[in-house]
Amino acid sequence: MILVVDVGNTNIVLGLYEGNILTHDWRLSTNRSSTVDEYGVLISNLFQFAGVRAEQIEGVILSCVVPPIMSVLEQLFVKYVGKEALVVGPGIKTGLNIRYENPKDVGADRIVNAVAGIEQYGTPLVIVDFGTATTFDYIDASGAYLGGAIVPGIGIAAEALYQRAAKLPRIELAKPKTVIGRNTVAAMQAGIIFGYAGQVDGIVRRICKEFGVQPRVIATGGLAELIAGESETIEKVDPLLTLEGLRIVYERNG
Ligand SMILES: Nc1ncnc2c1ncn2[C@@H]1O[C@H](COP(=O)(O)OP(=O)(O)O)[C@@H](O)[C@H]1O
Ligand SMILES: CC(C)(COP(=O)(O)O)[C@@H](O)C(=O)NCCC(=O)O
Ligand SMILES: [K+]
Repeated sequence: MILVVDVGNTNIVLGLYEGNILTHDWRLSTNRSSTVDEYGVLISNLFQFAGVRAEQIEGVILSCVVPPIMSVLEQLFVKYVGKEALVVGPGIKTGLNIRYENPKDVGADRIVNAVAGIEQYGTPLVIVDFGTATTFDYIDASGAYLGGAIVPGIGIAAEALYQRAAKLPRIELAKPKTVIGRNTVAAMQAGIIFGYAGQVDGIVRRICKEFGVQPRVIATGGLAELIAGESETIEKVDPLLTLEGLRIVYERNG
């Protein structure tokens, strides 16, 4: 059994794989001030609740886009799982041909998404990950990772309106009935939800035009489901893409 862990700016997602079957998955808040032992108590409880003993875990793989908590997490797995985590980054085999100017600059989450996406959906491929930031990744027909686009995430956008405009409230991120909002909350929801769906379609269509391709378009991330229904270009939501990518990269380094 292996433990896969993706650390985003908002959530830490953990999964246990038995072979290529995901048997458990959990989501914790990413808390920059939590200690090794605070995270340790959380994961020990999760394992206990699932009837899993730390000794059953043969290996751990970690992708992390929050450098300040990297060392806490590395210590966490040594202390509470008894295993040194394989960290997705320079020096590990991903099998991905990364054409970013500096390959080490690409977020580890984007790399593992691309690895899983290529395996499961083929190429050419666009992956949209709705996390703290929304990322677009383009993988060409040859399987090369060419780069993509990064935009403020949906939560960040909604929060910015609330923080910076005195009369705008904090809203629930939910789909309104119509694009014409007749109250403040409905107007903000229309702008954010339909605006993001349009943004996705706009970026995807631009990729298609610039490269002369008809890629598959797969979405993942905490808020993917909300936007996918309104987008004309997202063909599928795959909430497990990042965890699958971690499992595949782990195997490639076995
Ligand atoms: N299962 C879920 N259902 C609904 N919203 C979620 C879920 N998971 C995460 N979110 C929300 O989606 C946003 C991004 O989450 P996530 O994809 O985990 O981001 P990150 O990878 O940056 O940590 C957050 O605002 C979070 O509250
Ligand atoms: C773009 C991101 C902030 C997305 O992270 P997330 O929203 O999942 O927390 C992360 O992938 C990152 O920090 N990337 C490094 C910059 C880059 O990929 O070019
Ligand atoms: K992510």
